[in-house]
Amino acid sequence: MTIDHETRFAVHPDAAAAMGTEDLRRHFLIQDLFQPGRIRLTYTHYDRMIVGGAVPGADPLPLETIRPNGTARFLERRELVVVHVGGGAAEIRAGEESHALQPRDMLYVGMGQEVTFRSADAGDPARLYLLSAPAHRTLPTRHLPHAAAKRMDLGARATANERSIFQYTTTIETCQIVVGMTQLAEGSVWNTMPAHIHDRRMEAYLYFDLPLEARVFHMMGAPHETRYIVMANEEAVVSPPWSIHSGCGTSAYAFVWAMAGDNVDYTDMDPAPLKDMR
Ligand SMILES: O=C[C@H](O)[C@@H](O)CC(=O)C(=O)O
Ligand SMILES: [Zn+2]
Repeated sequence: MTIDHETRFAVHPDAAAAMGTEDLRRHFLIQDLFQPGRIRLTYTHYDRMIVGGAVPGADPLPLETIRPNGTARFLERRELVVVHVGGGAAEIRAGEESHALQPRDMLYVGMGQEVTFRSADAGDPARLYLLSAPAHRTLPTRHLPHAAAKRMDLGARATANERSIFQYTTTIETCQIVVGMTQLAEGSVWNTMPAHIHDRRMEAYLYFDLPLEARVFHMMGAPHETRYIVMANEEAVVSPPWSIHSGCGTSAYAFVWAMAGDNVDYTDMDPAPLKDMR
């Protein structure tokens, strides 16, 4: 087996408010996603979103089913999103098709497909970020080159939050997953502040392209009861539906954000005004 997996259960906001640093990290932080020659998955009980990483080396990595899915094939009742976050090009086989992914490209794979990951050059393996949620119908598998994403520039240098949001699922239809990435401009360090929540959708962040020594202080918690988790490059964090999700880095960075839940409306957010935050 080339797949490792672990389970994360859903946490009540009152329980999270009572947690110290180690408990917060154990429940919400996901480390070591990218291990050479392996697929590493975290099965969460937040909308049953699976968050993971694949790093194919000399041998192709098939996405075989895991026990928590309870199905004979991994995507039997699920959809998959793959985002290339580093290393050389990847070749991803989905059913009869093969897709070449460059860094920051996204591949959507519809329910029912068999998937195998390969690196174009085993000497420069691709690091592939994986997201999978339950699906209710098969939608076409689609490759979205990064340049084809819908771009939104927002924030300002004066508030250290100048950034570009790239939406990946505006032209690509999905059942549940809403995904994209955000790039901070040089000198800007804050994402998603003022913050928001969206009870109908969970969210996961993967911070990447962060210098080795740098850290992101990732804010979480109910707006009136915030906490933070100190995160390094290529670590992910789960945001429960009741939690804000925002971060401040010691330098600029990028992150992949992804949601699953009751709707696929990116704009459906409830603001968490700063004056109410504690
Ligand atoms: O629900 C949407 C998400 O939290 C992110 O898209 C926010 C984000 O990337 C940003 O403001 O920088
Ligand atoms: Zn959000």
